[in-house]
Amino acid sequence: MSETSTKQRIGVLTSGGDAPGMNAALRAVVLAAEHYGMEVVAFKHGYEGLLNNEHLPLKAADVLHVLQYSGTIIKSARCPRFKEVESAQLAAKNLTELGISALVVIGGDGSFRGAHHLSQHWNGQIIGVPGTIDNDLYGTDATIGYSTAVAIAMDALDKIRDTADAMDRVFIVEVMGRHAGFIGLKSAMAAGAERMILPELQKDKPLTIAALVKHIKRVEEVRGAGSYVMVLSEHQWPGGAVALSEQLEAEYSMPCRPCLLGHIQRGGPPTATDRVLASELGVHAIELILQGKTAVMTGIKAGQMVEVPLVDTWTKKNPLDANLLRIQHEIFNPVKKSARS
Ligand SMILES: Nc1ncnc2c1ncn2[C@@H]1O[C@H](COP(=O)(O)OP(=O)(O)O)[C@@H](O)[C@H]1O
Ligand SMILES: O=P(O)(O)OC[C@H]1O[C@](O)(COP(=O)(O)O)[C@@H](O)[C@@H]1O
Repeated sequence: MSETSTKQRIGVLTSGGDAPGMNAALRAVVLAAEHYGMEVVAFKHGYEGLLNNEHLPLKAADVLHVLQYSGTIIKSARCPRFKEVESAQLAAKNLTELGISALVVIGGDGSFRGAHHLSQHWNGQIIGVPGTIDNDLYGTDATIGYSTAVAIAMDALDKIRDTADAMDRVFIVEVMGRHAGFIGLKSAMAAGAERMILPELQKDKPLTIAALVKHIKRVEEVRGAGSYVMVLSEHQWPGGAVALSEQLEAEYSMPCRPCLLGHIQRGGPPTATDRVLASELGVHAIELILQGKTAVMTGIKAGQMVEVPLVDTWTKKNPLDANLLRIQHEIFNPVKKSARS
């Protein structure tokens, strides 16, 4: 990295949980920056790299063929100490000394809180790019990684269905999402799950074993013996899918098996949807910098690139898709009576 370069210098980092497509976003940021005559400095391990001055130049040749890999070539991390004022001040000092005028943060809501925190101590532009499998950021219809996580969960649910059907078993498949049910809802619909337990639904009607057993038995009455596959969002039952299936077996003698998908949902080749979304958002981030924008996240709404104030991304909430919920509950629910009878 030449200290005498006259090109505008952009910083980039990936922060929080890695998400499939983050590499595609990095690639887009670098290619767009070069296209517009800028150079890119990448900080390794998220905000840790900003504090430790752990950085490297990122050029087109470094990112050309990374689209097909999940993870992130510049590493990610959770960095609790970044919440301290001294950390933001140190990051600001390091950015200034490196001559960086704008920073692209690829991550989730925590990473954007971090970006906002930094903006209180640094004058440069900050642009967020939504990278999280959870899809829990306000202002964008999709986040990078969400499509892949749903596809992986759907694939697992399809496989579980084979064995569940063969042995007439109940399966509880636990999916990620932190405190949001987007992965749970979409994968449940895509795989035809009989039931889904999502954080947003739990608020009004928390799951009880009695209600679950009643539903399982009613489905059996309606359809005859067969499989029953339930999608359980993480953190929605004490002890998760394992404890819940043990309780069903012990207390109700129901053959039941748990399956925890865990971090499998963050690996493997990103879907085309995620690669293209990441590419569009990464380029948009650089174009927002050129327009002089700051403290915004780039997002997608109805197929169009949009910009959202960073603070809105975590202070406001996108609801679950009401039509998908209606269809799951009223039309695909095996024990609902016909609307016309
Ligand atoms: N309130 C905050 N102030 C400053 N930095 C924060 C704040 N919240 C999160 N961060 C930083 O962002 C990082 C990533 O946040 P985290 O919630 O772990 O992941 P994600 O960005 O995927 O939601 C944290 O480890 C921390 O460094
Ligand atoms: O990888 P970790 O640190 O165990 O965290 C697991 C969490 O990360 C996620 O996979 C992604 O969350 P973030 O994008 O907010 O980091 C969540 O779905 C899950 O709850």
